[in-house]
Amino acid sequence: MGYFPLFVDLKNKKCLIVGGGRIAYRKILALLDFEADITVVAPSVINDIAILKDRIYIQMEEYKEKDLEGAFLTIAATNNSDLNGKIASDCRTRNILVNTVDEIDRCDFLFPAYIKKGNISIGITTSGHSPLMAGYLKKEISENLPDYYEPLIDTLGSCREYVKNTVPEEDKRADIMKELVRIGLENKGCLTETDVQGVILKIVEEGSGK
Ligand SMILES: C[C@@]1(CC(=O)O)C2=NC(=C\c3[nH]c(c(CCC(=O)O)c3CC(=O)O)Cc3[nH]c(c(CC(=O)O)c3CCC(=O)O)/C=C3\N/C(=C\2)[C@@H](CCC(=O)O)[C@]3(C)CC(=O)O)/[C@H]1CCC(=O)O
Ligand SMILES: NC(=O)c1ccc[n+]([C@@H]2O[C@H](COP(=O)([O-])OP(=O)(O)OC[C@H]3O[C@@H](n4cnc5c(N)ncnc54)[C@H](O)[C@@H]3O)[C@@H](O)[C@H]2O)c1
Repeated sequence: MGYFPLFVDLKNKKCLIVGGGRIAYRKILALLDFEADITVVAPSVINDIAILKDRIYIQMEEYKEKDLEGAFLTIAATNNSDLNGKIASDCRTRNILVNTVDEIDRCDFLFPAYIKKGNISIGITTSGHSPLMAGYLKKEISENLPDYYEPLIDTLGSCREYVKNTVPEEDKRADIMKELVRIGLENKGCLTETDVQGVILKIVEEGSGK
């Protein structure tokens, strides 16, 4: 089996983290990167978590089933395996997605090693076989990702909006975008207004037999 890389919008969605140790902290940092609304429940938290108090809710209490109310997803990140198991089954009863940090069989989803550069998100998993290799792959991919990809993707996003609004035929829009990506890559990220207008004109006219 493998894990499907679903890209989820976490902005302002309640993510509950039970446990306040080093592993919970790593998960919090990842979720903060994607603007989640984070609640931590634990009788004690490490200082790195405590200093995030202006950005996350911290409930200094033991876990209760009631804490799951309104959660979009939950992470069972305590050092008590039985408790993590109970949190996972409480979530399953309530149809809440759960990640359990000490038992892959009790995870609905895994945390990836990820690269986030502007609108680019790359997630890597080894399906639990070697988290260290996932981190190694992340480093390798990141080092080989040209810096101009990020701004080029932003430019292509604006061009795409423009093309969607001005060219009615879907097949032509796809041909135009293909050509813009080709030029953008060839020119190492540089794509001018003249390039865009030139490509649109050429492809629209080709189809009309001019
Ligand atoms: C990717 C990353 C994301 C993150 O944590 O945010 C992540 N683990 C990372 C690091 C890491 N984790 C561990 C080590 C020590 C070395 C080692 O064990 O290899 C290191 C290395 C380090 O700390 O540097 C130990 C470990 N991990 C898990 C268990 C429990 C178990 O296996 O049962 C144990 C205790 C094992 C034991 O008891 O010995 C379980 C999981 N860890 C996952 C994710 C999920 C599968 C991901 C995948 O394989 O694709 C999964 C299944 C669940 C989950 O946590 O979502 C992050 C790298 C981020 C980066 O580099 O960017
Ligand atoms: N998934 C991973 O990447 C990964 C990596 C290494 C270790 N682990 C696993 O993660 C577990 C947690 O590691 P850690 O270093 O963060 O542990 P830790 O001991 O530093 O922290 C445990 C936290 O759980 C909290 N806790 C205990 N009982 C609780 C309760 N009843 N309700 C709420 N919170 C409670 C504690 O207050 C503490 O904040 C380890 O036991 C290990 O099995 C996972």
